[in-house]
Amino acid sequence: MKTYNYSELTTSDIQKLVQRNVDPANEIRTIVEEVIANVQLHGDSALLDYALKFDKVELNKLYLDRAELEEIAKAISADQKTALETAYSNIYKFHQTQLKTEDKVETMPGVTCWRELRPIEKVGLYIPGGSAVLPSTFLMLGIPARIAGCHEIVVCSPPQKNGKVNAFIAYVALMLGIDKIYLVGGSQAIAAMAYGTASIPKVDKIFGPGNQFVTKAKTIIQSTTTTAIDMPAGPSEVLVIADESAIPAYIAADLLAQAEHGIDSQAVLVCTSADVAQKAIAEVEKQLPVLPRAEIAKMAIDNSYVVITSSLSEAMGFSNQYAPEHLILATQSWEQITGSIINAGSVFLGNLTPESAGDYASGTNHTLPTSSYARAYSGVSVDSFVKKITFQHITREGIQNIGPTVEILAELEGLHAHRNAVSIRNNS
Ligand SMILES: NC(=O)c1ccc[n+]([C@@H]2O[C@H](COP(=O)([O-])OP(=O)(O)OC[C@H]3O[C@@H](n4cnc5c(N)ncnc54)[C@H](O)[C@@H]3O)[C@@H](O)[C@H]2O)c1
Ligand SMILES: N[C@H](CO)Cc1c[nH]c[nH+]1
Ligand SMILES: [Zn+2]
Repeated sequence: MKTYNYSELTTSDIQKLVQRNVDPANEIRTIVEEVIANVQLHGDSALLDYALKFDKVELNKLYLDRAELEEIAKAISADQKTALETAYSNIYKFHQTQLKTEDKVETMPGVTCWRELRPIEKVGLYIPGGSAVLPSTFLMLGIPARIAGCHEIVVCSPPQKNGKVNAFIAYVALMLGIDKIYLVGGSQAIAAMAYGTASIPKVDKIFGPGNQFVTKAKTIIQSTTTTAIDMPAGPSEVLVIADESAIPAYIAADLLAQAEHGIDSQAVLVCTSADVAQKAIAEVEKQLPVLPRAEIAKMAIDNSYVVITSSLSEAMGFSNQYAPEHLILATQSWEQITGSIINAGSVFLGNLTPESAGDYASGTNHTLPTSSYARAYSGVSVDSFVKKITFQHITREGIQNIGPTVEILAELEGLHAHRNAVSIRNNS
């Protein structure tokens, strides 16, 4: 991992370091636009062609039904079921508290305003399944969708080599009460859920992480259709802030945990101690070769780096510019610096809080903004699956109280019909 000294970096060096996955030559965009156009034009038959081209599977139908999911799920062991159920329970507990009723507010006597939640009716969940199959992502999307009360939940995931989904995905579908999974991956899945095909319904909002093709498709369809998206949640990333109190072997384990996701993942260490940083790099070299996904992790680590800073506050300044999907504070002093976090998707505090806990089972959601979108987006939550509709009610006293204000403001904007809608009530 290349090491930089923060004090020697210019503003433009820092800009370059914090930038990522920008598809400068529009290569990904060109591929994805063609896929979207084909799905729009040829619907299901394009989806079958892409399954053959990208997933190397010849499908005779595009979905698995409940009976098929039940059959596939039989392969799970008791331990695996218990682990999925524990994760389900923790994620459910954490997300359930997000469904809150808001108070009504009387802004002036007789004028009452409030908001009520309504679920988004049709949602589409994308469950990645290219280089690794992620049943945990299915839990992270399906649980808040169920808590929110969404009426129709459409699920797409790439077919595996046997033309099915794996047993864990099937089991999670049954846990969530989902009866159908469409065997469609990549940008073609996003296009199908955004435009609709003969088999796959068009949805109101698409959720879920994915590789660069998936993420690019989501950002494109967001501007070309009426389907919304949760956020750009692309290749995984982690930034670890560490000081002398950090444990190098833990730092290395956390960096590698995100690096093994994909060759385009990024793992950054920002450390106040050159000695700890050196030991962490040595640990990465020690731990990496024994990983089954060592080749992938190595490429991601080669695309990662270390920054040495003179203080935790300088480290936090860098992190806020990077806006990481995951921020780990590997320091015993974490309580002193959490207040200065401005941009991050999800934060892991102290030496005993591995990011993997949040990936699977602590309760928080692992679908998070990447590529610096944490500057403006939050991760998935129950809020992502609802609309908040405003309501108001005005009494006779209220219309008299608010009337003059509305009349003057309407007048100053030259909108006389607006003024009249109030005056007519007060003058009758
Ligand atoms: N940000 C988050 O919250 C979060 C959470 C989990 C995973 N992730 C990320 O999700 C990603 C999952 O990626 P993945 O690839 O394993 O699975 P994926 O399901 O996102 O993508 C696989 C699909 O990509 C398509 N594809 C592959 N090569 C293509 C090509 N050359 N042209 C067009 N389409 C092509 C295929 O249709 C394939 O089915 C990883 O980068 C991981 O880091 C992010
Ligand atoms: N770290 C990923 C989010 O970037 C989520 C995940 C799923 N499985 C393991 N990890
Ligand atoms: Zn992960």
